[in-house]
Amino acid sequence: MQNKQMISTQGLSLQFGGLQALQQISLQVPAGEFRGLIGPNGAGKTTLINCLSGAIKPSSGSIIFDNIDVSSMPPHLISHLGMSRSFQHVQLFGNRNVRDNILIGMHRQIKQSIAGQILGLPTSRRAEREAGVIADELLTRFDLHDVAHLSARQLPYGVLKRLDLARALSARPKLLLLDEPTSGMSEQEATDSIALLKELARKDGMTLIVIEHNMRIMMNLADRITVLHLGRIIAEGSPQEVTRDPAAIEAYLGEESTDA
Ligand SMILES: Nc1ncnc2c1ncn2[C@@H]1O[C@H](COP(=O)(O)OP(=O)(O)OP(=O)(O)O)[C@@H](O)[C@H]1O
Repeated sequence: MQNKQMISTQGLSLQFGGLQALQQISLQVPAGEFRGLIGPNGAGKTTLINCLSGAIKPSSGSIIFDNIDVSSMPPHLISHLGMSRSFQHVQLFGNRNVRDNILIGMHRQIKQSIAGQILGLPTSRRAEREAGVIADELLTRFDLHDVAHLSARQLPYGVLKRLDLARALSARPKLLLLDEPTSGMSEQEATDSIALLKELARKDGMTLIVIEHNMRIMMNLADRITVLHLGRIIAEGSPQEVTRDPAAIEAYLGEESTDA
C-alpha cells in the first residue's frame, strides 16, 4: 500500500515582481520519504521551501500538509502542526551554549513541561528529564559532547551546521525541511551527518526534504529526487532515474558530473 502524502502542492506559483520564481509546482512527498531537491543556482529551491514553511505566501496554488490546507497559514502555526526547517545560513542563539540550543529546539515539549511545573504536574518533570536525555543523545550522535558547554558563537562553521542539524531533529517534526545542511562541512563530515540524519529520521518516521548540492550524498541517500530549473520541476524520480534524465543532465547534472 502507498504511504499517505505528508505534503503535497498543487499548481504552486510565485512571482517576485516580473520574475516567475515558481511555476505550477505540483509536488507530492509521501510520509517517511527522504526527498532531495536539486537544481542550478536560482532554480527556486529555497523559494519553494520558504513557501512550504509559510515564510512566503504563493501567488497561487495550494499546499496540503498532513491533510491540512496550510496555504494561507502563518509559519508559527505550520510549525505547531509539526513542520520544522533549517536555513541556508545557520540561525542559532549565539550567546547560548550548544546544549541549550538543542533544548530550545524542543520548545514544544519544554513549554508543556513549564506549564506543567506551574501546576505541579509530575508528568512535566518527566517531560523535562526526557528532553534532557534526547538532547544528550543528540550531542553524542552528532559528536558535540566536547563542545556542549561552549556558546554557539564560539563554534567553527562546520560544527555550527552539525548543531543546526541536531537542533532541527530535536523538535521531532513530522516534516523537516533542510536548506543546504552540509555547506561548510568536509566531504566526510557531510556524508556522515546526512547518513546519521537519515537514520534518525527513519527511526522517528520523519519525512525529509533536503536541498543539497553534493550529488554523491544525494545519490547515496535520497529515496527520490526532484529537479528544479527556472522555477519548474523538470525531472523527478529515483537517483538512478534522475541521473539518466536528459533534462536533468542538461540543466544541472552535466556540469555537476564534470566536478565529480
Ligand atoms: N525576496 C526575493 N525578491 C526577489 N527575487 C528573489 C527573492 N528571493 C529569491 N529571488 C529570486 O528568485 C529566484 C529563485 O531563487 P532561490 O533562492 O529560490 O533559488 P535557489 O534554487 O535556492 O538558488 P541557490 O542554489 O543559489 O540557493 C532567483 O532568481 C532569485 O534571485
